[in-house]
Amino acid sequence: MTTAPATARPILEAGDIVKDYPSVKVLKQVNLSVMEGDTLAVIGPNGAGKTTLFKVLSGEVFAGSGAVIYNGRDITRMPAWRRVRMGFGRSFQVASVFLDLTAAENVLVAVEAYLAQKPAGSGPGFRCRPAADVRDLVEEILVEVDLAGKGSHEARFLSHGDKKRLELAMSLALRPRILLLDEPTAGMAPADRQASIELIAAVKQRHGMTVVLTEHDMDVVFGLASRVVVLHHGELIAAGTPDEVRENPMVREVYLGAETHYA
Ligand SMILES: Nc1ncnc2c1ncn2[C@@H]1O[C@H](COP(=O)(O)OP(=O)(O)OP(=O)(O)O)[C@@H](O)[C@H]1O
Repeated sequence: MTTAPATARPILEAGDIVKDYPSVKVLKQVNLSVMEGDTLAVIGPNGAGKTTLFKVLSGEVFAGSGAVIYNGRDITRMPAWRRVRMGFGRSFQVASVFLDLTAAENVLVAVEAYLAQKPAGSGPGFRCRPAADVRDLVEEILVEVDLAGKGSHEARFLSHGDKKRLELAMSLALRPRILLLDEPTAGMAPADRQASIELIAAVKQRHGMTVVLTEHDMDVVFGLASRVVVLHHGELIAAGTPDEVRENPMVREVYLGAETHYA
């Protein structure tokens, strides 16, 4: 687990976020601050509003009221695609990849999207590279997410875990400053989960990113997160270090279960 340095500042803030759907009040005045370099886990029972909060943060839906501030800039009404250009990466509960393309072609799409938006020689991450080198870059990214040798596999034939790795690869190709991962280990076998935790921790460390994730698996949460916030019925009921949240009586009562024990 890596913690934000003492000098860190908030990279992403949500202030008094309210989001209603016609029949349900999903988020009720949620306040959140993500420090640069942190790994923040958003946890809570099914239907607590975690995915909706993610959508508000990433710009897939807009809050009814409240503000989203990224790097000091108000992005509350900024669409998702512009947030991606500003440094947001996103993965979904169900891996979002192009099933008819190979793994390498999927990453290539993301690399080309990244290169297309950068003026020559500018921006963090990749330096401007000749087109011939793009293929090497795609391979580098596939190796980074443990998909070496699977570049020619059509995405539809990849295992669930490999599809999630591919989705992560596509996010990494966009060189995000902040990565939003919605249940990154959902549906994975235990061994795959552990590998996934290690992979996320490694890429975060290598690229110095900030990570925000939702997760039901507490081993993943406590293995990765430096900070945890707890949503319950759309309200933020606790925030702190994993240890603080683990010991919080209200959290134990309403979410983790009073009888829950952790190693
Ligand atoms: N597009 C929508 N239209 C109407 N209601 C919605 C919509 N999206 C989510 N909801 C409702 O909002 C509430 C919160 O859903 P959300 O998916 O954000 O919760 P969650 O904490 O991510 O749940 P889970 O852990 O099961 O993924 C639920 O009652 C859900 O049915």
